[in-house]
Amino acid sequence: MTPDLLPEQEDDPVSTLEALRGSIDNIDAALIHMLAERFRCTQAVGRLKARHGMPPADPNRESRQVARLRELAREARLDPDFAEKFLSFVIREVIRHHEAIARSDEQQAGRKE
Ligand SMILES: O=C(O)C(=O)C[C@]1(C(=O)O)C=C[C@@H](O)C=C1
Repeated sequence: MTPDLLPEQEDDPVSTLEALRGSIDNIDAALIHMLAERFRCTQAVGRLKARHGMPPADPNRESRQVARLRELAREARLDPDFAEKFLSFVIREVIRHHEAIARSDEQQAGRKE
């Protein structure tokens, strides 16, 4: 917890905890909505890639994303290793979705032949 969010002394720790948890709940909700939007975009990327025979993963793009996020994390005083692990976790799931879309497109193309 950052020192500025918690004064040295508080009169009512239970209320302080409740208030902090309220903010945590708002942040968690925002994270879910942002992740849902990100996955909506990556589903479209997955369909585009499958349609044009592009590979699901793009390691060069990932390297650039990791470098950018690590820098952003440092600026935001977030652990860059954690930021990288989080991005890699999300991207692994995206690649899984891309592969599933490509497989189902291939199956559909096979049925039409
Ligand atoms: O940008 C792409 O090519 C994507 O498929 C999206 C994305 C990502 O989730 O950001 C996922 C897989 C790629 O390896 C790189 C990036």
